[in-house]
Amino acid sequence: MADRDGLIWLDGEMVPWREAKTHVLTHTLHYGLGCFEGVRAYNTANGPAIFRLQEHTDRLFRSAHILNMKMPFTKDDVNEAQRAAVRENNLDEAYLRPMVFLGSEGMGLRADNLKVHVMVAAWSWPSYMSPEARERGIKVRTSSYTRHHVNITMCKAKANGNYINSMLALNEAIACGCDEALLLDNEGYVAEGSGENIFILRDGVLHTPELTSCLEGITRATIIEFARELGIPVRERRITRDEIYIADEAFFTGTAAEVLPIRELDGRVIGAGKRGPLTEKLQAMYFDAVKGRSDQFGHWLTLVH
Ligand SMILES: Cc1[nH+]cc(COP(=O)(O)O)c(CN[C@@H](CCC(=O)O)C(=O)O)c1O
Repeated sequence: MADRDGLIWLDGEMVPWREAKTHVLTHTLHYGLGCFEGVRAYNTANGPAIFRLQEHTDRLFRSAHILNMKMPFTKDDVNEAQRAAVRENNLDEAYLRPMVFLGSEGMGLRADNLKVHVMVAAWSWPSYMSPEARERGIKVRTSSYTRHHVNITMCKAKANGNYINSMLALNEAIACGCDEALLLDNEGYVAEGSGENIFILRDGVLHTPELTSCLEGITRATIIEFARELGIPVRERRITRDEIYIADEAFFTGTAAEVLPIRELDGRVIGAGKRGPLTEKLQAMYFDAVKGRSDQFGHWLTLVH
């Protein structure tokens, strides 16, 4: 990722991609206390536009607040930085990575003179998984790793260090021939994927885990809005892994993953073993919204130019 042409927004300046570096004694590099966002820009008839930019920036600031990191820029600064990162790199579609991190002014857990840095990178990242996964669905395995207890780390913060748990779970799933991991909370209830929220459909009702050990996903909120539009009830509640086995449909949601059907969990085929009809409908609504084909949700798009 480091050796490419382009520009990265770092602490208020656009710097050449290869020069956007940090010292090896950067505090966040050692202790993982930092926060970030995953945001997408899509090409629309009016040019590239960022989907739900304000919601992502709001969450970035909430994450920083939870982690007691004093943001050195305003929300408008960070919104403009994200627009600039897409625009200055001449991208029509992009994945954006804003990140807030602590500098190298001190080391040790007691360091209290650390500078808060903010960066935004944008690059082309068309598909989180193989393109055919959108239709065929993916194979998922319940992880042997447990999702964070709500008082072990802060689950409402999209914190860098939280992703050790995600990567251990995902790598284990991949090593077992699956595409993604499903993490349970410390009481054994379904939490989320390594980088996604999860929904199941059963007898015409959508169910998704309540917001305890899972991230307050923006795509999750989008799907709940779509379901409301379709008149489909949504229940946010505790879900057990075997409820997914017997679901009619199941899918992950996330900025990177978008709306990703789950065809199998732990060797149990879910529904027809492929993308279900409601998943397909919600996926189509999602792509209409992100690509500016939906007047109703046009307010969720921020043009880059
Ligand atoms: C743990 C987790 N849970 C749920 C979500 C869905 O949140 P939202 O994007 O607001 O709908 C994400 C986003 N995962 C981001 C990082 C992925 C990565 O590989 O890095 C993303 O989707 O951009 C998570 O990381």
